Amino acid sequence: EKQHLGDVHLEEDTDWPGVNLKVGQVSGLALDPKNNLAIFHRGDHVWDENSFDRNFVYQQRGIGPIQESTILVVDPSTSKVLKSTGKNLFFLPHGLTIDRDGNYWVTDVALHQVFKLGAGKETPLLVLGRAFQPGSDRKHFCQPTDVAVDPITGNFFVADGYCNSRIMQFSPNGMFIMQWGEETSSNVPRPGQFRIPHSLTMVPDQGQLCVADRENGRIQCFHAETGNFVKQIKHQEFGREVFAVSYAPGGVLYAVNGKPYYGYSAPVQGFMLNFSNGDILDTFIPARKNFDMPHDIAAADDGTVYVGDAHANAVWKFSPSKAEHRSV
Ligand SMILES: O=C(N[C@@H](O)C(=O)O)c1ccccc1
Repeated sequence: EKQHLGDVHLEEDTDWPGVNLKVGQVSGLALDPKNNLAIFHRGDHVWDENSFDRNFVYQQRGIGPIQESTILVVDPSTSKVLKSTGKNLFFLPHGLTIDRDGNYWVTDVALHQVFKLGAGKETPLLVLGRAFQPGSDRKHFCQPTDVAVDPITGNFFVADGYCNSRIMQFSPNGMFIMQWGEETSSNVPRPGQFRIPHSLTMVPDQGQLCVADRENGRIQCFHAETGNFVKQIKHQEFGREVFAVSYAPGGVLYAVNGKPYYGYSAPVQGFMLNFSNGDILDTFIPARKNFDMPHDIAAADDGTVYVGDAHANAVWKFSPSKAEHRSV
């Protein structure tokens, strides 16, 4: 019978060699239209406490862009590298999104810029923001974290960012349309307030855009076209931080949280959530290695889920398995 949502359990696919791929800090994952896995990583660059000054200006400009390929496209079954691009373009990769036409949308927190890269084209189709110049007007971002593309309108959304607290909407050719969001003003965050909007996912069948509101440890969902708040999903099990969200057709919203902070007990793990009522359907952790800073999550239509880690420098593949029924 059709597996209704409650039956599914995710387990690491321990046959997948991708967990041993030689990558730097993994910041972004996305699935392309052929269901290949794209990995956005930082090569030999790292984001640590010396990377930025107190005005969010990147301090390592002198070392130049990452010279190795920062975007790897790998086979979903064998993890064989099918394509590698993104050399000499980026300083601190962050978000990666692939739209239904196969264009890559990436953010770089050192450049404070958003790029649209055409499949197979080296020069970007779109560049938004001013290189190395943080800001909060319509032409600047401050450490932008992610992009989501509305498959129906072609409009795209930018989560801006570590040092801003807004979601910006642009037309398909990059014209600013509108923005919403404000910084969290108290320890009781209100709807539409953010403390690092860190990851975006479209929920196209509902016309919604969901945001990993990282330091508020919650997921907020909005009507994509209006920016109106629809709902939030928050659980004790999230602990203090939610790093990333990913929605795949079928009603399941996937998420990863952060490592427990002092005083918090919730372990670092992946979550399968029932999108419509917010319930936790399942949690999952790797069988090989451990989550350290799971930074992005990408869900495929067939229920396969990938998690990339910016401190373990690893990518795991998780596959649905029928939860064995207790014999009664
Ligand atoms: O959160 C941080 N980084 C991650 O999000 C990331 O690496 O994208 C960070 C925070 C403080 C200092 C240095 C790094």
